[in-house]
Amino acid sequence: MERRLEDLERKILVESGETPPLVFEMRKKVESFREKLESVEHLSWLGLFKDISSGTSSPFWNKKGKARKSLEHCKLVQDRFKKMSAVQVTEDVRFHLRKPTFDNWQWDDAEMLLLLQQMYIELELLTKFNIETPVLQQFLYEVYRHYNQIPFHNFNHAFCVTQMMYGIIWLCEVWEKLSDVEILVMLTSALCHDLDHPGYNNAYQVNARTELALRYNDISPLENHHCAVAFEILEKPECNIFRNLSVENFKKVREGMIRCILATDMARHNEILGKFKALIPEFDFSNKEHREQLMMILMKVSDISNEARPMDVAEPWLDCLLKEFFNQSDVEKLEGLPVTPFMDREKVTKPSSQTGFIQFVLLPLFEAAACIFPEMQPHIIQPVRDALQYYKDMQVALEDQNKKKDHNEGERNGDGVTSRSPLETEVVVGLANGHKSP
Ligand SMILES: Nc1nc2c(ncn2[C@@H]2O[C@@H]3COP(=O)(O)O[C@H]3[C@H]2O)c(=O)[nH]1
Ligand SMILES: [Zn+2]
Repeated sequence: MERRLEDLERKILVESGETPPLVFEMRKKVESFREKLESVEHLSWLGLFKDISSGTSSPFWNKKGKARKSLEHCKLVQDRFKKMSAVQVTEDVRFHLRKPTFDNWQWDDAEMLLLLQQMYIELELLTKFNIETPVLQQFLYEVYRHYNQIPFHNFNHAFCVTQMMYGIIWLCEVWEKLSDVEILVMLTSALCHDLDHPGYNNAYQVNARTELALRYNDISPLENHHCAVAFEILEKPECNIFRNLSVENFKKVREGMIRCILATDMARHNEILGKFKALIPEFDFSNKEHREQLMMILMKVSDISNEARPMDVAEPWLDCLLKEFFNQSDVEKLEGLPVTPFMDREKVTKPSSQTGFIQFVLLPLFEAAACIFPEMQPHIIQPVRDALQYYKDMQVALEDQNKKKDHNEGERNGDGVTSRSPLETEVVVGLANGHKSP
């Protein structure tokens, strides 16, 4: 419509030498119609927003722009981080930072950057690898800038994964078993492992045939992208925390980070866990391949460790995850793509999402890791078992509630035929806010 109007305008201009007022009026109307369309993008089941989005047809790039942080916001965070960075982190904070119970929700972005800096300092990575403080700060800031504003896979998640890795390193005194380079690899991989995540998972990338899926031939497109972005950041000398490493160490770090970040693709979960479990009976810390498998397992543990945290820290994370999941399944429905079942808001509740995940994914993985590091049992595995019980209780309460609702409605209808409301989540949320088993 806009293009036709432009053609018409040009024609009139050529013929009469000036644009008549009628054309201006029509242009205004088109503008206002376009604004209306853009404000109802979520109604794209009408087939509207595909028409108005210009440029590439890839949904990945179309949506990606919207999740980016503004430069203004980033600069503010950077300024605050710079101002704070001279400040000594207190002994009390340093103590808590080493624990898996650490509460990320108490800290803002600039403070988290400072805490990340503290982790590198306390593991003595600055001295061991000759990392200059301004370079570390610029690297951390660039990492921050390259996480998007999305509900779950954001900078806060990267912070938590890094902090859990840091917590495990302290809890299990990992430096006794793994080398300094390996510790540098694990901490930095944790920090970079979801860089520039668009908020839509690999299944979506492949089904929607996004730029990423095309670029990486459907093979772990997201994880390949996260890793590539990490090394793009490291290409800039002012951000390159590895710039003083020997060629040999840099090669080790790069290989290690690629291995660790690619291991976070859950499509490879059974493959990676299976290989690791086979090694457990004869696990040997002096064997390089064994250590590599262990590093991949620790990355995976850290990545999906929210339920190992205290309930009031863990539960808001589940809300964030479901928000991102539901957004993806909504978009899949709008775009006519296969809907990922565990992301469907019509089918998933908080307990249904967690009970299976904890029993079949988290506990087997965590218990395998604890065969090598038994210190994990009380501090990381027990909280996950408690969380499982909590969500099982929630499930029972939900079912009771539904039975009562069915019964009441049956009585009201007098025919026993009931219609079930999908708003189970309300009960779940009510229960969850109490943070107690019913
Ligand atoms: N149901 C559930 N899934 C999780 C939880 N934590 C992580 N995941 C999933 O595990 C995946 C790990 O890789 P991704 O970051 O791609 O996406 C993550 C989620 O799909 C959780 O607490 N509950
Ligand atoms: Zn992650």
